[in-house]
Amino acid sequence: MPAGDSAGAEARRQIALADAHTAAAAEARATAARYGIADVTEKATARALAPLAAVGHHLLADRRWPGSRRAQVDLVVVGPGGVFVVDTKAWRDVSIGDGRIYRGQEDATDDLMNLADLGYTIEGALADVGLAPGEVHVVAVLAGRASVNESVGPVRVVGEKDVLRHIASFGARLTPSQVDAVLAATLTLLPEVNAPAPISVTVPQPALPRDTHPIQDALLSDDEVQSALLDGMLAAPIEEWMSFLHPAQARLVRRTFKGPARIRGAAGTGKTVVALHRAAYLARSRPGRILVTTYIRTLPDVLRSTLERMAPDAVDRVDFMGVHEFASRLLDERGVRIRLDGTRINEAFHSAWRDIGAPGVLGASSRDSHYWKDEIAHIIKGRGLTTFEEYAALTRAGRRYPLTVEQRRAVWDLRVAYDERLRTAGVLDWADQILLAEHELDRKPMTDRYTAVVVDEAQDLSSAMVRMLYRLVGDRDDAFLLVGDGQQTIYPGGYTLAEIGVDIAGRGVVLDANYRNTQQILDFASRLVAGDEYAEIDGVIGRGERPARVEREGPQPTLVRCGSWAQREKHLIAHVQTVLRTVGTGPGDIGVLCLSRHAVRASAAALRKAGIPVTELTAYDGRPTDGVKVGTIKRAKGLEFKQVLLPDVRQDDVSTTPPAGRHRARAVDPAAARGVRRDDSGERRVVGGSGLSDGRRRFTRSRLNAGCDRWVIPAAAGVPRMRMKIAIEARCATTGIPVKEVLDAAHVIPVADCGPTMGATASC
Ligand SMILES: Nc1ncnc2c1ncn2[C@@H]1O[C@H](COP(=O)(O)OP(=O)(O)OP(=O)(O)O)[C@@H](O)[C@H]1O
Repeated sequence: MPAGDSAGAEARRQIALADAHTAAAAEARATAARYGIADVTEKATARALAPLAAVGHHLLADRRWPGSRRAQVDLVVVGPGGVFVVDTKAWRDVSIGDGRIYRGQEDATDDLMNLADLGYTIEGALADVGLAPGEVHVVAVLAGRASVNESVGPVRVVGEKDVLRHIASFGARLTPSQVDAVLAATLTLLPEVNAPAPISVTVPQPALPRDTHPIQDALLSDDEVQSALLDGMLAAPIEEWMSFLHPAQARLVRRTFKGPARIRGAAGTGKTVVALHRAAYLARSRPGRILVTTYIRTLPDVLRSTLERMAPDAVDRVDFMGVHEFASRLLDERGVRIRLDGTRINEAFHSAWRDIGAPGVLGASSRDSHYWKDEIAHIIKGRGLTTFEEYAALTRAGRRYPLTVEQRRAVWDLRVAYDERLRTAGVLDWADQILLAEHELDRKPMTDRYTAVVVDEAQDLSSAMVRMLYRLVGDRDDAFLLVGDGQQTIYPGGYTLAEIGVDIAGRGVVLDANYRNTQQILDFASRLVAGDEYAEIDGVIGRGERPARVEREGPQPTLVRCGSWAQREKHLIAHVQTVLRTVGTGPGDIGVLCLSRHAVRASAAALRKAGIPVTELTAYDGRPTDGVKVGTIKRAKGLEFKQVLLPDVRQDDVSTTPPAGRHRARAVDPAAARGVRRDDSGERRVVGGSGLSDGRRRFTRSRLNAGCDRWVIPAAAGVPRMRMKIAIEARCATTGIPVKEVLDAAHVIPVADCGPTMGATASC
């Protein structure tokens, strides 16, 4: 090769090399410039958030993105407000609409969704220490911007000037020790990036050139900082369980169920807590709406108020309504007009009972008309039975009173007569309403309305109700969750899930730690339900399940015996007044829970007369109230109190040993224990009252048949047995009830046997 050729080739090679170096240098400069900008904007965000350190937050900068060797997280804030994954975006021309974010014409939503995935991963890992899923927040900060506060899916997008107020506004949701636990777990999960990040690290793109978009006046004034922190400090306090759970609960909230699922457990084991967290979790992590429903009409309002405080970001995507309200709305939407009129429904039943039921075998049985009304509502219509043959062949699990074929025939005749009378009156009853709604869903499915249905207190629902709700979502993943406790069944339906085609095999979870009660309260409450059998919705017959773990100890319940209503009222008022003098207990923290409506009226009147404000549970919607809450035990389902007074329990219900040879009546529901939650001093209180009200009941067959296995005759304390026997005989003569039936059926407990005075006050 000639020398000239060789020199020319070398020159071209050198030029090419120089070009390559120039290009590489330009690229490196551009990258460095972008990184430099990111550094500046991230530092500005960190500076904006620095004041949070004064209120117990920890700022963790430059952490490694879990599962990635190169990517890093700008900033993680861990503090009383929860965990915040903060990423700063130096983006221009940002617009947000319809849940998407744009930079100019470009849709940048996916970029934020990567961040959301990171939040989801962190949420899962921190559930292992008990952090509730809703306490991990993903925040994208727009550098140099103010007055931005929008949602893009699960990511909150705020301006640099807004981020401090946003994070501070969460207030104190975690205690200092919970913050420590979460901080330790976060430090392990997201290790520090020691070396300066390599130049090729993921950076916000495209970066704003430093000179074209200077960040000016990004920091807040002292007043603005103080006001943001103060707002946070004034944020309404929340219950501990709203943000921090037992790790098993937190994991359960996030668990994936490949079909319908069931959570069960005794009272106070946190079922409703898990159900609410689950509803919030599903609302945050899935598109569409969530339905939370239950049988008790007033409970959904209470649950909604609770979720408003617990998860204000998610509550708008959750519908709370009772099953009947759901059915009613559905029928309205479909143009199906029905008339439900409580008075006419009752009249129709009583007329049918008078003409068909009472004169026959049902009237002669030891069950009263209420039992047969329930039989029709829960067993026959509750299951949607349309022929006598179906009813004749039915297993009536949980109904306690076996029926002969003759009695079943009589029940069926009663049902037919009742339906005829309903038709004549132009009304339907509540069970018909559910059957109609179910029929509507069969005719025209509504599977896109709800992403998931969560049923609390599921044991109260009839099989038609469960079927109706199940039709809304079917077997989709995470879509149908029944939460309940067979032991608390108060509206027995006598059916199993298997029967109605809801398969929860492998997806049943049992909660067995009681968080609500002290050991002493639980022991006391267990005496009330000892020996009770109850039918589980999944077909198991249960008996007095005790939680495996009870978290707290407290004082023993005390019982006060009262010889009369007047005495009972005196104790009731004195006790409420004493409790109200306790620091931290207001009237709304006290529940006076009764077996009978009569006792509700009497207790409320007595309290009002003593100048104590009262809120009747029938009018309570879950919002804080200044009145002592008074209502039936049934109505107290799902509610909690610092102090519970039970003014009309009977002597037998609180004796240490159940009466031999008899099943204890379900006079007092385990709900009595459910209602009592810890107060600040750790004290819990249950107050019981006299059984004398029973002694004042009129001695009629309907009373006798009321399903009680005890009967207290209307005799004063200390009346000689012979006098009582004469009284019984005389009464039997006028009512036509055989004396033997009364005595043999163990319906009579002479007052004298119960001691000269009866009744109780207990404080736990
Ligand atoms: N992880 C927890 N930490 C602290 N307290 C808790 C926790 N979980 C539940 N609790 C407390 O226990 C109470 C009872 O919880 P919850 O109402 O969910 O129980 P439940 O099983 O639904 O009871 P019930 O069957 O009576 O309705 C809660 O109100 C709360 O005070």
